Amino acid sequence: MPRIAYFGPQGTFTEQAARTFGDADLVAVETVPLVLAAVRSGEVDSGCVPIENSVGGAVTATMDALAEDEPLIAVAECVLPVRFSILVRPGTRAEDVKTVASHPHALTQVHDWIAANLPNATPVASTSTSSAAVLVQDGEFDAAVCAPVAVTHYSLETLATDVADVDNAVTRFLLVSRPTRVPEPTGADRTSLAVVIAHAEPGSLASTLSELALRGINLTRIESRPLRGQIGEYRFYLDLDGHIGEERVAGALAALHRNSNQVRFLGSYPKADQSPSVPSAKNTDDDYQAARDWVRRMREGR
Ligand SMILES: O=C(O)C(=O)C[C@]1(C(=O)O)C=C[C@@H](O)C=C1
Repeated sequence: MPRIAYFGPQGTFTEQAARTFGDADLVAVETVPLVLAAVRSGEVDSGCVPIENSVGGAVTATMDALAEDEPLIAVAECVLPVRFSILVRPGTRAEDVKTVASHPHALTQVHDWIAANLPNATPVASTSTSSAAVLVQDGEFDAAVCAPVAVTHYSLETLATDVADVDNAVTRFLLVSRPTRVPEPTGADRTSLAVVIAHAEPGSLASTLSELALRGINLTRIESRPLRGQIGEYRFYLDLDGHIGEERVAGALAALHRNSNQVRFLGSYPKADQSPSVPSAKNTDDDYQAARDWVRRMREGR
């Protein structure tokens, strides 16, 4: 059975995401960088980590850890709806709650609910939703904002459930592995990249994006993170509709490799929503093949 490390401890949303990737031995790991370290060292076959939330945005710990050290690639993704339970030690009433702990993304998603329902509580950041449950169990904080399933793992009770400021909030998770043959194109794929471009060169981001636009490739996400050196130096994370096995995507990646300071391929994998990645007119593999055949005929004088 494959071994999958996930951002734990037991009962996180990330554990629920890991369970969607099929039968596996699941290994709870304390932080996102440590999940990725376990994959890089070969201790596990793959790792499940959150990448973005529809309310709180990018999970920066994941983005930074994917761009550093030995390369890893995403081989699958999963999108889960996010609604929370508030867990407390048995007998705690809402008015007793002075501190409420959780992952910063979870706190962002229940900010208004806490203000309205736990008026005496100060929010406190923890490494994950379930690590907050552990801290409440240990008596360090009064309440934890958790995945509903967390109550089955800890000696706590549910003070409130189905808590969310924003209906339909979702988190996207990635299953990452050491570089391996990418999954075959399915016709509904996403490709992820991290690109470092010339910071001082006017138009360098525009020309990077032009390589995609020229080939009719839809950009589905762009984020930047500082390179941790000078102010003004960033790494750009791009998600594209399409698969490295398609001519248009392979052509764009090759152009970025020529023109950027650094490109890290972060995987081509099936999209969770299975929405088709349809090449625009004149950008199918057949169009590229026909164009190459024409160039060959011209070279050969045929
Ligand atoms: O702490 C967890 O339970 C996680 O899986 C992390 C995470 C996140 O990073 O966004 C996942 C989903 C929720 O939005 C809150 C926290």
